Amino acid sequence: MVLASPKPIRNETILPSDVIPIVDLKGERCEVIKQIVKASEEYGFFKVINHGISDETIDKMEEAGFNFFAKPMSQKKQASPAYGCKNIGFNGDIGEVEYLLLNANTSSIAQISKTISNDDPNFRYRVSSYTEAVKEVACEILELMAEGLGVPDTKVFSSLIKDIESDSVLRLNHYPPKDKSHSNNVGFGEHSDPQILTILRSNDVSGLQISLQHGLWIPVNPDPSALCVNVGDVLEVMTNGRFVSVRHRAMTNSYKTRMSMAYFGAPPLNASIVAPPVLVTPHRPSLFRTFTWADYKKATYSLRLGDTRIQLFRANMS
Ligand SMILES: C=C1C[C@]23C[C@@]1(O)CC[C@H]2[C@@]12CC[C@H](O)[C@@](C)(C(=O)O1)[C@H]2[C@@H]3C(=O)O
Ligand SMILES: O=C(O)CCC(=O)C(=O)O
Ligand SMILES: [Fe+2]
Repeated sequence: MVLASPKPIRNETILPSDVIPIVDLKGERCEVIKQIVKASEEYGFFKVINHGISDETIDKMEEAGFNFFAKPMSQKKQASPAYGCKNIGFNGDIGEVEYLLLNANTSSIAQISKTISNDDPNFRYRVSSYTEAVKEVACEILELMAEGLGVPDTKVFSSLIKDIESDSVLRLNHYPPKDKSHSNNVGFGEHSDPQILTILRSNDVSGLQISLQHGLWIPVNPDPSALCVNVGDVLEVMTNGRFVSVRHRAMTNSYKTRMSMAYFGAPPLNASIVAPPVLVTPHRPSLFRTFTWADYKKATYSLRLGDTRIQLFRANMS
């Protein structure tokens, strides 16, 4: 069966997907660092393979997700506001998606497990194992990034998401198929992720697209054995604009259900978001003013999904 490629909306162009960098994390270290830095500067997006998370950890998490979304609506709604259907956030954004949005710390996972799985130890264990594993990968990548940028303290980014108070979240997005006659094939509309780094894994169904320029979309080929890495807004700020946060969206597939599992590595609420001194020079003065993650989160949640909230924190903005 030949799957139709996504339909361009209005004047949009869909480009071929083979430009997306794929980094082999088991490759030669200097080469890996170079590739990660280049991809983060040019795209704010790349895929990693040989990431070290076991198939079992991924498959069990995926199964827990599919089991949850297969429940009757009345049961899923008991998990609200962690569970949502079609609404994205609180400001009127909608999409052809249902989701489960969990705080990624262990006690919150235990707490929500009581509501959504009658405290099924399997559910709790699967979510914590996956979250811990994916956090490790995020930290490894952030340390390679810092090294590649010449930052002396290579843990400057990773320590924020390792912090016990880290505000990281895990989101499962479930996109039922929508046939092409359906007027809206947008599952999750265009946006950038506000946090530091997102690690996203999906099943073998296409849908994710990234945008480098307004109206030009690059589809990301699905690869269940790879992880997609998105530079988030906070990392753009903490690299003083060297890395760019990627704008992306997810389309529904005409035939198959898609499920993505996204880990958003975030700082603690009170952490100051500021670039390390080595990235701020007379030739490259600070592009952003100093703020806390709580400030950024507040701005994020007061705005629409597609808004470029990072602009509010530019150094020359009042
Ligand atoms: C419309 C919104 C949903 C969102 C919060 C926001 O006000 C703007 C950013 C959205 C986003 C995108 C990335 C993540 O999926 C998310 C959890 C996040 O941190 O920012 C969502 C927020 C959400 O769904 O609550
Ligand atoms: O489902 C996807 O591939 C994208 C989801 C996404 O961008 C998000 O959850 O922020
Ligand atoms: Fe996203």
